[in-house]
Amino acid sequence: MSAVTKPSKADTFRNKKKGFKAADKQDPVKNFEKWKKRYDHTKNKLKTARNQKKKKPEWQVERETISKLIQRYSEINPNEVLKFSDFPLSKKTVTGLLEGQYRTPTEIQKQTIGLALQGKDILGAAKTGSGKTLAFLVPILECLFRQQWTADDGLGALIISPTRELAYQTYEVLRKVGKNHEFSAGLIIGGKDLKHEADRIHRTNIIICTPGRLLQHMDETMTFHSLNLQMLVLDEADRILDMGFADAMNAIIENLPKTRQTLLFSATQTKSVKDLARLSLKDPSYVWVHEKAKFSTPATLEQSYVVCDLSQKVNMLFSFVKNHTNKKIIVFFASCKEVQYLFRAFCRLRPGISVLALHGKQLQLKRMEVYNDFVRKKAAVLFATDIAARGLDFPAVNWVLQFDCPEDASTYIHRVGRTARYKEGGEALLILTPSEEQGMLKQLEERKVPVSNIKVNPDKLINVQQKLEAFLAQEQELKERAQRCFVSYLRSVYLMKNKEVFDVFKLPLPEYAQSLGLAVAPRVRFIQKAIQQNDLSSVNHKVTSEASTEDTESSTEEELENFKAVLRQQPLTVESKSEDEEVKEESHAKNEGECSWDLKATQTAGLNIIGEEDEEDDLKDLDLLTVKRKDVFGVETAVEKKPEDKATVKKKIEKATKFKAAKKILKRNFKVNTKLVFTEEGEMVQQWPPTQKSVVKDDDDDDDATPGINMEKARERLIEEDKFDKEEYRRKVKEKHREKRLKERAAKREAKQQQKKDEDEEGEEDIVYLNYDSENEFDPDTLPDPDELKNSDQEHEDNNEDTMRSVPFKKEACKRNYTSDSDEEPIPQGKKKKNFDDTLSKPLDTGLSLAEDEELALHLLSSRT
Ligand SMILES: Nc1ncnc2c1ncn2[C@@H]1O[C@H](COP(=O)(O)OP(=O)(O)OP(=O)(O)O)[C@@H](O)[C@H]1O
Repeated sequence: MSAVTKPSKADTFRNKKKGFKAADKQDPVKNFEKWKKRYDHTKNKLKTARNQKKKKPEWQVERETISKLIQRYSEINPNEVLKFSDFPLSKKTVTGLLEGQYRTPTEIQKQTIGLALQGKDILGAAKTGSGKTLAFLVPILECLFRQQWTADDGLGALIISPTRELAYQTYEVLRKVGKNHEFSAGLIIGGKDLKHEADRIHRTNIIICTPGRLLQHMDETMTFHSLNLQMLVLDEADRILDMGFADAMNAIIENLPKTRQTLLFSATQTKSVKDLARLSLKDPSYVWVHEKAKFSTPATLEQSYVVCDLSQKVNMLFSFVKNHTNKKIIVFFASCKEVQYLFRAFCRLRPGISVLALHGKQLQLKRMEVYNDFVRKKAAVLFATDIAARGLDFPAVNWVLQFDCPEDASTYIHRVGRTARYKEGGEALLILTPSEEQGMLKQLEERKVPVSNIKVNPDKLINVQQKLEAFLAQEQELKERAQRCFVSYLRSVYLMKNKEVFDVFKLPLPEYAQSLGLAVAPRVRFIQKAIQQNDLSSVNHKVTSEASTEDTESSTEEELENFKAVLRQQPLTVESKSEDEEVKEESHAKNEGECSWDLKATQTAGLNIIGEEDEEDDLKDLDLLTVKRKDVFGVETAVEKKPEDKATVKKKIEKATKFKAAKKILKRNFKVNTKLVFTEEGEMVQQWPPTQKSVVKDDDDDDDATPGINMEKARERLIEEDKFDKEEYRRKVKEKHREKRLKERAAKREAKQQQKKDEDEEGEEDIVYLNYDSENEFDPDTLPDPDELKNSDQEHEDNNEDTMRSVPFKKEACKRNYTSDSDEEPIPQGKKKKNFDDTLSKPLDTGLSLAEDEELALHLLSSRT
């Protein structure tokens, strides 16, 4: 038997307590009541704290938040950042990013956002499609947020893009991620109404622009200033800083304050110290994300090249397109005129897929239409110049085909970068002519671009030459386009710097012309002249020594001298001058170079081969041509370097040739045939030899007095004739210019009207408040007073416990405030909610979660039963 011990008092108490506890646990009502008490207590405490906090003015709360964020800047460690919210970013930015489906930052974003928040100047480089846009947009939003920027502060950040399309795309991304901020943003690109922009630009906080248009505003818009500028961003910096934009950029930079933060981004970053000095960067941080990567193009991109004769390129393109009718393809060409002709030709050839064209000679509206069209389409082929090479983020492009060899490896990298973007796959094919192969492959290898060679079965190529010939025979306009395309391509090759790759003299011109459907290769003046000048420079020395002898016998030499004399009166130079800033913006000037036809030949043949604009350019060419890339063939001779020598040679040759010609005529008693025609009025007119048109008096008496030719007089007369001809010629050119201008103006007027109409329809604006609903039209007169805006925001927030929840509400409120055509007074959200509460019988608010509500309901039901 075991002895039973009596429990002590302490044990009894302990057991009782345990029993109670167990009983408590079993009694859900008591348990709940206890919990509810504790919950209410905490809730009240929080509410009081929040109310106390809310009593502070909004600016103070914001300032406190900002200072907290700034304190965290120094602790940013890019390697620890996994989500955007790991950065010390404002709630507005984080929400915008999340709403735009941007959760995790890419490598370039991780590496640069922190540095930019710390106020550093940055040179950022990363492969194409790696997310550089957000890497500068996020710091811009934060920079202005940090400084509580308002409309009155004017321009705070400036983003410069090389093309209008890229500027537009960046603007769209900014609108998406910055929609919770109150800043205004503007798209300032050419092709739109300057006045319309000028009226709004001074109230714009973030401007996204192309260099030419910005400079125009700097020059012409009185109200525009950039004194407060905090941040300057050059997107595709290497392109913006290169030759094509040099002048515009220098002028812009001169106008900007030096105490700004500068960010430069590109997939192929500039390292030129000179460029960076121009920007006065302060101890910039170099962020080269993929510097050590094996290749400089995306890993998901498959790249290949094919060697193809120039005469087979069109067939190759057609065959390729025909075989990829369910894909999205971008084809890059060297010049606008190639795009224009081949686009039309392909439309007529009907390859079984939508064909679109994008180039710098299109009107702005058309460009945007094509851009948006291609974005939307699932399968299409876009023929484009290099205006589409940089930065454009067309979704799901399967193929990039480079019909013409790119200028250099950088251009190649940007072109192929239009596919295989942000983790997607893509393919790229480069077509090289045999003369381009070696030089280009060498460059690509140096830049770590992996391309593999593929061979094409020539039997599989679809020959479209005959069809093209038939089209050209039917349609004069298309034929003219083909001719322009021919010349324009040759010019683009001719103007390329790298002669190892681009040698216009190696090209099989007749075959190339035929491949475009042209029966005869058009004469290309600049090539002829270059050849002649090359020859000239080699014989120049000889000529100088022999020209003084009057009795030069050789007739070929005579011709040569004669030509040289003529040539020196019209110095041969070539200009790749773009029509205006717009074209400069859009593409490399060399690519946009105009045709230089043998105008004399076409005019005498009575053909109007060249279109108005080209004709004008060519007329310009005839008169004064300036070199863009000087001494392309090393043909600038010593003659040009020594003006005295040149003058002496010129005189001597003129003397020699004219004297000789005159002597011959006198000796042989040579009589020139005359051609007489009759006008409708029956008047007889001598057509040949041309009669003297100038007003110089032909003093026959004197001539009679002195036997032979009075050379001095004849020379004078010729000079006067020449002047007259030039005058006449200029008049004609001017007339043509005037006609063209009138046409352009009419077209612009029409475009403006159309634009206005479109804008009215779409309610789309270039300058908008980021948090403003884009569907409502922006009326500048309804711009809110920033203070009012703040007050209303505060009011809204007072009625909202959760700041995150206040975002869509704020948007709504803004919408109401900004809508000018609304007759109703804007109703503050809080009041509206109250009324709503009063009028509706709503379920009892226990302040509990759904599960707890259910538990409570069950308990009540069970107690009732
Ligand atoms: N953090 C992110 N999360 C998801 N998608 C992203 C992110 N960042 C960028 N993207 C997407 O990646 C694509 C490429 O981005 P972006 O145009 O900024 O590239 P990029 O580096 O500027 O290219 P390029 O050198 O060609 O200009 C875009 O479609 C963009 O929406």
